[in-house]
This record gives sequence, C-alpha cells and structure tokens, in this order.
Amino acid sequence: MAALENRPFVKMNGLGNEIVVLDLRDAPLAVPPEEARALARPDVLPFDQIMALYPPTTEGTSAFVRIINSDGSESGACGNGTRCIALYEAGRTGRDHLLFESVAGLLDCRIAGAAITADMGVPRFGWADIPLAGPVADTRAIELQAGPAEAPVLRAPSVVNVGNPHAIFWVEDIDAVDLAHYGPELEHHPIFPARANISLAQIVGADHIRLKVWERGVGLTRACGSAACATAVAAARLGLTGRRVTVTLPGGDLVIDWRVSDDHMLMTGPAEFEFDGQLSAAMLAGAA
Ligand SMILES: N[C@@H](CCC[C@H](N)C(=O)O)C(=O)O
Repeated sequence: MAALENRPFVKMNGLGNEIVVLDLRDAPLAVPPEEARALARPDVLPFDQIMALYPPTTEGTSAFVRIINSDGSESGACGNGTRCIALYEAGRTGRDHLLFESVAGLLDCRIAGAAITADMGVPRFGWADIPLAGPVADTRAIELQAGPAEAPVLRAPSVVNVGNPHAIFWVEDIDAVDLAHYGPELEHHPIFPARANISLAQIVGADHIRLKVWERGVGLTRACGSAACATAVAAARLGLTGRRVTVTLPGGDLVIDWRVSDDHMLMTGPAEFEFDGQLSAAMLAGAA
C-alpha cells in the first residue's frame, strides 16, 4: 500500500505556482519521493510543490512544514507555498496571523483581505551559505556563464540563499532569452553542489523587476516567491533598485520589502484554493 493512500489533499496556487497541501499532522508520514513524482504527472495531479504539514515542535506555531518539489527532492523554502498554507490554516482556524516552522526557520504570515504577507527571514550571501563549490570573493556577481564561450548569452549572476539557493542573471529583456534551454544546465552546474533555482531578471525601474524562473527540481514555473525575494535583495545589493520592489512574474505580481530594521524579507501576494480530494492508490502509482 502506498504511504499516502487515502490521505486528503488540498490543491491551491500562489500566482499560478501549483501547490498541493498535505496535512499530515494527524499521521506524520514522510512523503516518498516516488509517490511525489507519480502524483506530479500531468494527467494525475500536476504540482510544483507539496507543502506537507507535520505536528509543530514549538509552542505557538501551527505546523512544521516540509517542501517537496515535483521531482521528489526537498527544499528549504517556498514563498508561494507559504502563502498557500497560511490561507489553508486561516480557513481552518479563522486566524489571520499564522506561524509555521520550516527547516530554514520560522515563517510568520499575516492575512489582510486578499493580501498575504509572509516573513521569509534574512537572506544569506556567503559563498558557503549558497552553497557554492568553492570560495568566491563577491557573490553579487560570480564567474559563471551560459551560451557560446566567445559570446555568452548569460553571465555573472548574483547568488543568494533565502532558505534555498538562487542564481539571478541580469538581462535587458527576459523574453529575449530561452530560459527553458539554459535552465537545466545551470541548475545542475558543478558550481552549485545543491543545485540552484535559476532566474532571469530585468530591471524595469528602481521599484520594479520582471522575473522568469527555472525552479530547481521542477522546471519553468509561473511564479516563484523565494526567487522574487532573492532577486529583490540581490538587486538592492547591487544598487539597481531600492529595498521595496514589485516583482512581476508570468503569474502576476509580488511585492518584496527588504526591511531596513532587521533585514527580513517580507513577501506580499495572493493565494487561492482550487479543489480538494483524497489520494488514491492509482494516483500514487501515476495513473489518472
Ligand atoms: N515555488 C517556490 C520555490 C520552491 C522550491 C525550489 N524549487 C527549490 O528547490 O529550492 C517558491 O515560491 O519559492
């Protein structure tokens, strides 16, 4: 019998980032990677991330969340999924202030109408924090490029860890580069021992960035909240923007505020319920 058979699920999305919430607080089972991969098939229950909720370990928090990509790998952060679990838990409890634990730290979420703000913590910039394979002097622009050696299409990304690793390539026009082509090679580049989420970022103005993301363990997605945070802080570090920006992704806008008082990243955007159901043996075997 599949581990997750008969478990209820809730399908949600955050700006089109496809999220499945699995509330495992009453039966804390690990999510087997092969069951996640089977479920993610396009004809079964396609998702970008599973947000699996486990019993909390700290008083005052609702749950310990584990984040599973569609390839079965685990991540430390998922911004869009965080807003989804905040909305899910608000629906259960009627509360508008929710706290979750994650491997990357505490996630403090507040709901005000359609706007959900998640405190995504403090970014890390050290090469070993990203992690990179070896020391680099300045993580605002590292020596990495893609495309022909004599005329690279992408070069010198900023790298940031916001609970998960991100590389951000600054380009004139995000629509002029085929991210689906370069994403797989860059995600798996040996400079990133834990792989990385790969973004193309276009500075529109001091308070506006356009962004496309190739997510580690998933591929192209309509939105990535942690990439929006990573890009906002990387842009501010380079003096390309201020500390509060709107990030426009294919799925819509997020507002990122890199708070001056404590360097926490506050991400604001929507989340939506779609439908719910129960996982069957067939689904967990990859059958529609
Ligand atoms: N969709 C997410 C990011 C999910 C994790 C990522 N693919 C990784 O492996 O680090 C978001 O909204 O942040």
